[in-house]
Amino acid sequence: MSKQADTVLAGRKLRIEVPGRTLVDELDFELRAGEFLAVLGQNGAGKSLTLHTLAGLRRPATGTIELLGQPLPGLSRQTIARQLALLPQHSDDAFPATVFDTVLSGRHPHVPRWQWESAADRGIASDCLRLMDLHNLHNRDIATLSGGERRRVAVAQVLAQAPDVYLLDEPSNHLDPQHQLDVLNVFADKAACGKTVIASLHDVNLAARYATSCLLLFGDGRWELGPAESILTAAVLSDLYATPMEALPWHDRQFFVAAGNGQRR
Ligand SMILES: Nc1ncnc2c1ncn2[C@@H]1O[C@H](COP(=O)(O)OP(=O)(O)OP(=O)(O)O)[C@@H](O)[C@H]1O
Repeated sequence: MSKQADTVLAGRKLRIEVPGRTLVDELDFELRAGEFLAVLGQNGAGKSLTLHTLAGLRRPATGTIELLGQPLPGLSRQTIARQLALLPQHSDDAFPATVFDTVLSGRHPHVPRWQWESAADRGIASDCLRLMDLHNLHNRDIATLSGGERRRVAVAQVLAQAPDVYLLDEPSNHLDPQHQLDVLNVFADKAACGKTVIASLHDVNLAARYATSCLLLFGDGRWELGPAESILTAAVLSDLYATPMEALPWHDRQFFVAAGNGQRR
């Protein structure tokens, strides 16, 4: 198989802008099956806009994106939704719905037009509920959930979509330590099974633990991309977050802490 065919998601010379500011300039990357890319950067560095751009929800100022070898703008929304899922940073609930129906809606890209979800679709949704420790909340109205429960419903919905590429905007938002590990373990398993995972994370230690590679966004157009074990250093992270970061030995790896007194550099 050619190198090109192995690439699941690629960005070429991508520039991501908002009025008056270039957030990401000339971004080039190729991601293959089995990779788990963490996107790191300060608040406002452009992590969410980068994920939305890769999902085709926003056009890059320049550059191209290819999903499974096809230019993204040439693909229908349904084709994209079968191959790529976006977990947004927040879930807006415009209408009342149960936990189960919300997770089941993740199957919509796979349901033929004018048909209802099949027994197989309902079984997949039930499995995803169980995976996210939500089986006891099956019939609950999503409006009554806690922040962490609602987050796990959103994760279960994305899992039910069963794409090749998962774009996750701060998947550990609202979650207690156990559920953070549960969620990241599930996506690490997805990567191990040949899916591709891209996750923006604020916890650099979760990135160090789970990511195979990291994309660092500096918010002024600059970016760095490389293997997690070599790119995550105290010096690079101090520059990225504009605050002193220190590395402490922890088991067989390093643990990073913000070591400053809160004053800006
Ligand atoms: N439509 C817009 N007009 C002007 N600026 C915008 C617009 N949309 C987003 N921005 C700005 O672009 C920057 C990047 O936003 P983005 O949501 O990608 O940041 P982020 O890295 O995900 O931040 P956080 O860690 O806070 O979630 C922010 O400074 C934001 O205010």
